[in-house]
Amino acid sequence: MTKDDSKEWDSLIKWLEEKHPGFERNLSLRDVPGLERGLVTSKKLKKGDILFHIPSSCMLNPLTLLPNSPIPSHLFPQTVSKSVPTSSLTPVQKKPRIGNPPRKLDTTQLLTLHLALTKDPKGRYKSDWQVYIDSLPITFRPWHPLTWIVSPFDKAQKEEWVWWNHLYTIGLSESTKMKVQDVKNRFEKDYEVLCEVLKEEEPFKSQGLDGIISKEDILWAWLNVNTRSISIPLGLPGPSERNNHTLVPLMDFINHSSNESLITPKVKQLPTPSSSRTRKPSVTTKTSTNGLPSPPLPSKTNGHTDANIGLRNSAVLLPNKIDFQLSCPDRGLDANDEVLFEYGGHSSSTLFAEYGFCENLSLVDGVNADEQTNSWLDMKYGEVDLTSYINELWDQQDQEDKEEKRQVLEDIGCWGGNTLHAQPSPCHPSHSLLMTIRLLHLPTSSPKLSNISKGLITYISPQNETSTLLTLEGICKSVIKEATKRDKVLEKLLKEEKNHEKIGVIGMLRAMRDEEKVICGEVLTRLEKGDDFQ
Ligand SMILES: C[S@@+](CC[C@H](N)C(=O)[O-])C[C@H]1O[C@@H](n2cnc3c(N)ncnc32)[C@H](O)[C@@H]1O
Repeated sequence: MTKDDSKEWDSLIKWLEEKHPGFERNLSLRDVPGLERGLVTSKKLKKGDILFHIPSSCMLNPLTLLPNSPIPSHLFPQTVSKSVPTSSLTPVQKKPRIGNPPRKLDTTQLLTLHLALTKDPKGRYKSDWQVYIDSLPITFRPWHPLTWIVSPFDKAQKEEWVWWNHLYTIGLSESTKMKVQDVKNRFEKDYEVLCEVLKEEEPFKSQGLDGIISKEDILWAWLNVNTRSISIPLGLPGPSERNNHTLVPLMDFINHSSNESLITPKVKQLPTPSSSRTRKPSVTTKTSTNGLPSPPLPSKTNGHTDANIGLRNSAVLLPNKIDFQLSCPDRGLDANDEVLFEYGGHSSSTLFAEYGFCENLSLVDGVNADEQTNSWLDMKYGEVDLTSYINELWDQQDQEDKEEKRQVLEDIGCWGGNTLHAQPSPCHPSHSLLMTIRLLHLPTSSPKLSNISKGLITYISPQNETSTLLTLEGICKSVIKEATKRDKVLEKLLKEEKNHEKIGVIGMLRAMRDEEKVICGEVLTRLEKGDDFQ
């Protein structure tokens, strides 16, 4: 962030205190130049003390937006449950697209549109959440990797963008590039839908908003939604990761950590007190097997944060009537301790592609090589994704063979998980990766495929196992070789660089290179020792 954020923060707190009964906090903004903006405790706190209480009324999602939104209500995603209160059901109005089903936006698209509309230069779309919106990052250029592959419209920004685009080409592993491309595909699809909405739906059509709200506005809005929203059951139909999430003022100032000794909150979802409306399980929202409300979504959530929330209430909470409360962990907290939570079980490359940062740092002063290596081996979600290497092997297979084997891998839930993991220690290939390489070495139409697909066998033959481990060894060596090559280029770039932001990002890319080298190096050592990878 490039501005002093204290003014926006003060306005946000005032807005929450004045307009949202129930709001409470013992947290303050940490806005120190050179440090990531985050939340710290305002005073010493003991076990169970409230860090903050966020009322549902201030959250930004389709249910809270609907009553007063200038966005036509027929575009809102619809709740499925009949027992959700009528006030939160989307009244289905006119169906503007003759011959086509009525257009509906999902939550990601709707929130993106809501934020982007606030960029209308004529100010026709002032939001009830404007104070909150003013506290959001003003731009994601240049630090978010999605912006490295979406060219800016503004000519003045183009020259600078070329540097970042080049960094994308030379500085990222193929698997990280695949993840950033995946983010880009999601963005471009949503962008296309929103362009159609601005072009074809009233009142946007008459106002010519299609030519006024720029791609840059939509990119800014989309990245805010994708890096800051929290998964929460809203009672909206699937796909849940596209629909059941919300922007939560203040909570979205919390940074991520996967280090359990640093993770702060005990997060609770509570019924909004003024309504005190909870329901008996079974009638309303999707319930999990224990009768509790569905917890926030599993970790890979298209960029939405899973706040690792433990639910404590025995009754099912109404969507739109769920407050968030964070309380102090058992160990207590000193004044000015940073509050952190885990965004989900994400690897470094996923965190980087989705959120634009990497947790562990490379080349930290005062940290020796062994400590550096161990810091990667201890990472809860330390991972190397080998998909790009495995894809090359698939490309060498005959199409029919490939399809048959893919089906078998899907049957046993092993399609696509081509990863090495640091934890649980020692470093190891995932079962999916081993099964994939085993099948790649299986002759076409092998009679063994049927038993593998039924889950009856996993080990194929000594010969197949030897080939599998040799392939794994070859891939690990290639990863290390490519990471070393990439690093030479990054090192050269670093020597020439004076800009702090660029130096910081190059540091992250070098950190991800270290992770690849350390994890692949450990797997190679284990292969040389003849360790068993069952
Ligand atoms: C939900 S916001 C957290 C608040 C954010 N720092 C801000 O200034 O508003 C998520 C963003 O915070 C940053 N972030 C979160 N955790 C981080 C970490 N451990 N290290 C560096 N940046 C982090 C990333 O830029 C990410 O996209």
